[in-house]
Amino acid sequence: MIPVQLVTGFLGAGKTTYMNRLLAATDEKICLIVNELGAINIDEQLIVKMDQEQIELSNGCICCSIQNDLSKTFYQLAAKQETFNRVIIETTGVADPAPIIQTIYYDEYLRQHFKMNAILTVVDASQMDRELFKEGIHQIAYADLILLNKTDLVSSDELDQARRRIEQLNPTVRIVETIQTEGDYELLENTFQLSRVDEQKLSQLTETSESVSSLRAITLSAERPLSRERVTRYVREVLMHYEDAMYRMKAIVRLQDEECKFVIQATNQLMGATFANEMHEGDRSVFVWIGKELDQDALARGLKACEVEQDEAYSS
Ligand SMILES: Nc1nc2c(ncn2[C@@H]2O[C@H](COP(=O)(O)OP(=O)(O)OP(=O)(O)O)[C@@H](O)[C@H]2O)c(=O)[nH]1
Repeated sequence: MIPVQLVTGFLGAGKTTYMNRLLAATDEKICLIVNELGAINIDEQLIVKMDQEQIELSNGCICCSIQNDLSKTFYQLAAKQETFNRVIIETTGVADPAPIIQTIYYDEYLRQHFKMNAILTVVDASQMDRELFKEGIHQIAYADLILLNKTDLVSSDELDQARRRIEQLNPTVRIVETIQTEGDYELLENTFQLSRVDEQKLSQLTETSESVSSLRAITLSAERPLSRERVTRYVREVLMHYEDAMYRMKAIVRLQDEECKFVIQATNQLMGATFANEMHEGDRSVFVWIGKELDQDALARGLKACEVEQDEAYSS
């Protein structure tokens, strides 16, 4: 399966700067899909240029008016998949990541060929008030990795504040501070490719509930070991209940009778789980839910119900 990565970020945050650096720094064969809003001209060809490396989708935003064209483009790429190591989609600054992710996940054929791997969001540190508004807030909430860019334009206090504001909204996201999106590319690439939960960061979180605009990030923890069956059901039920209003969830779980941590991730309705590193004495389960109008008490009750009671543990 070909990994697909999404590069989002508000207008002028530094997406193109990042893409240029990335393309210059790698030998990989990358198919880049660029979505430019440009001047809207419905008579113009939607796909204005297609060769092995770059496809431009214009005439609208791929997250809304031309989502269908994105899907068609993936069908075309699937036909010649062996030519690419990965696909990167650079969105318009106003794109909402959800419909773009869904283009792949909700299409059975595309799901067999492509795997949404990670979402990188470039954030302009000097424009945090603007970033935390509408699409900017969604892009931060969905991100696996954030380049906190334009740090040359802010004081160290403003930078700390920007980090805090991002973490309120997405407590587990990995943040890399950059000027002209320049950073440790090996680190960026590894994070970007693996799309894995930052276990250490996740396990150190304390229970909180933060609201930023209409979004809420809730962190819950459980000391007792959890039942795998109940946890899986709990996560599925929550995702089904909130549908598109649940943006992201990440959890690191201490399961009953398992030596390794169980890691669960979801984006909208789509959930994946895997075993990770060994558990240590005193490790707890930590869940982070990010979405709209979340009911903290109900989420906490659901988690509590996954705990294995002491008498159950002895009898098993
Ligand atoms: N001062 C400063 N300027 C930067 C930095 N990173 C990028 N820029 C400048 O910001 C402007 C916008 O950068 P782009 O990479 O085009 O941003 P973008 O997100 O692709 O912009 P859109 O395509 O309009 O959404 C350019 O003039 C960059 O040179 C930075 O760290 N500091």
